[in-house]
Amino acid sequence: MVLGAGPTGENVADRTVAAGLRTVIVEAELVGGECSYWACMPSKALLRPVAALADARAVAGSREAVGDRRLDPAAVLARRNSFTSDWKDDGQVEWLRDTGIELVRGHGRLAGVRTVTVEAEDGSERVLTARHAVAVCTGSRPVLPAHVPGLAEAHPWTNREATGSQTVPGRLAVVGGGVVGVEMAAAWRALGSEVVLLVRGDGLLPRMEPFAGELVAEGLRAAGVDLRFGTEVTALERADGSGPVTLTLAARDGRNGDGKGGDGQHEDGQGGTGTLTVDEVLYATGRAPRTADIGLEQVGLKPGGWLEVDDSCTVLGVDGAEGVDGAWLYAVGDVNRRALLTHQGKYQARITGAAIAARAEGRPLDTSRWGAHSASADLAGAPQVVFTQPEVAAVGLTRAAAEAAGLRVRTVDHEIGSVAGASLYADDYRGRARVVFDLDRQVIVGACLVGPGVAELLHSATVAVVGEVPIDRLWHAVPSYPTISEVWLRLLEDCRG
Ligand SMILES: Cc1cc2nc3c(=O)[nH]c(=O)nc-3n(C[C@H](O)[C@H](O)[C@H](O)COP(=O)(O)OP(=O)(O)OC[C@H]3O[C@@H](n4cnc5c(N)ncnc54)[C@H](O)[C@@H]3O)c2cc1C
Ligand SMILES: NC(=O)c1ccc[n+]([C@@H]2O[C@H](COP(=O)([O-])OP(=O)(O)OC[C@H]3O[C@@H](n4cnc5c(N)ncnc54)[C@H](O)[C@@H]3O)[C@@H](O)[C@H]2O)c1
Repeated sequence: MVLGAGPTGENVADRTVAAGLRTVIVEAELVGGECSYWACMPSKALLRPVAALADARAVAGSREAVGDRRLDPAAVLARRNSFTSDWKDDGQVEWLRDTGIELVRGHGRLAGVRTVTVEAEDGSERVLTARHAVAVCTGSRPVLPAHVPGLAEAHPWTNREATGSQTVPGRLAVVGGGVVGVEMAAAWRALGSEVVLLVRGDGLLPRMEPFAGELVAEGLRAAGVDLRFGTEVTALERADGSGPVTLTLAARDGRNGDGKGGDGQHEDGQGGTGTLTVDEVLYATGRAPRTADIGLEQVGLKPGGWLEVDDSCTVLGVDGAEGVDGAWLYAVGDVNRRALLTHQGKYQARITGAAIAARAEGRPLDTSRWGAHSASADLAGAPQVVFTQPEVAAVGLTRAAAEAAGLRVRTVDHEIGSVAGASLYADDYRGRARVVFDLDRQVIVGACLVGPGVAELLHSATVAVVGEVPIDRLWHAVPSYPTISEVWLRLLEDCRG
């Protein structure tokens, strides 16, 4: 039985059905989850036209053809709507049916060992008992900071409004410099909003190599985003609940914002202090697990927290799951916090599906590193693309993470613009690549590429990291001429040193 029909839950169900197990999936909202309707798909549908226009502007010839034209917001929003099927899940329900997965609509809660109660919208209840396993795939929800006066009354945007709005706000403040913050600042700026990005720290994308955040900040500023570091929102006021909202800003830790005055168009204060009046404010300040109301207390776990799992996504510390044979509860995808990414959730789903099938057949699990029942790549080689201009594509460890893990590493950096493929891709191509090289094992443990068009290069880096391909063998993996991938040659030359 699967609780939650996001991308992760769908894939667990797909795998267990493929293994011949009867599978029921319980969904409280839309089949397809956050990813299909309020996250990956609509956000990338908003961002793809931004990239297409930037690419056209990047080379002489098409640059003149495009001139200073802007995106057509109505056309972009209509295309986005089509990617969400206008927030209807008929297509995905049909896929469930064709795949042989039973759908039960309603809010599911654990009620004991292998048992789930489903409360339908009309209040009626149904009790389902699984023969083998229950997989919790309930995902995550946005987190808003506590104790900020006026925040709730200001009706801030979360990822749902930021990816689903049918209108373009004239002025938008974005709070948070993580992935959602930078992507949505880029999208709405390109659609015509005046955007102020308010970041309490010193840089963007703090979990990535520092140059990634620096180049994305440069790109956002070039696009006209007003970027303010060291800035906190201490209060909000939206007088009539729907008009403009005024934010009170303060410099964090005594800093004076980013030391830069605003453009004066909608700023009433200086740098990162004073007040700011906008039409909408998006909070992109992280995620929390959806576990507050799923009956965790019925199986000896604490409600509201991230679910702690082993590498096969089996939940630890569950009542009635003692010993290898007793394992029955799994937590897969965002809810286990291993890697809050759709592709990693789907990967965990494939691993978990195989583990459920093996246990159902009485076969032992292979939980060794890179074994069939170990989601090893979550920790060693999870790739991620940030779809800004420039794009960021990263996999594995940053230098800081590798050093913190005690590895003896050398980092090798290269300006991507110096390879022929990059100069053909864009005039004055600007971008940087880094690999983190493990000196003891002679393998690459991390890579970060920043620049136009690097997203599609990422899988080569993922294969190198996950495959733990020795550097002397990678030397024989020849990138085509003239592609941006030739940056690999420069990086490998330096690693081999
Ligand atoms: C704006 C934004 C953009 C993103 N872009 C990307 C991207 O480009 N690439 C990427 O890899 N990741 C991206 N992510 C992350 C990605 O959306 C998540 O990692 C992914 O959705 C996790 O999938 P999931 O199945 O674990 O959870 P979810 O997609 O959250 O699905 C969980 C499902 O469980 C259901 N549910 C919850 N509780 C219950 C219950 N008690 N009973 C029944 N059903 C329940 C929910 O209704 C939901 O349908 C983005 C996230 C955001 C916010
Ligand atoms: N393209 C992609 O792969 C993609 C796109 C969007 C989201 N995602 C995933 O979704 C997850 C959520 O993204 P996110 O950007 O919401 O979270 P995040 O954790 O990546 O970033 C949140 C940021 O908000 C800041 N913050 C937290 N509290 C704050 C406060 N009170 N005031 C100001 N700033 C505050 C944090 O310091 C952090 O930098 C991420 O883990 C990401 O992997 C992926």
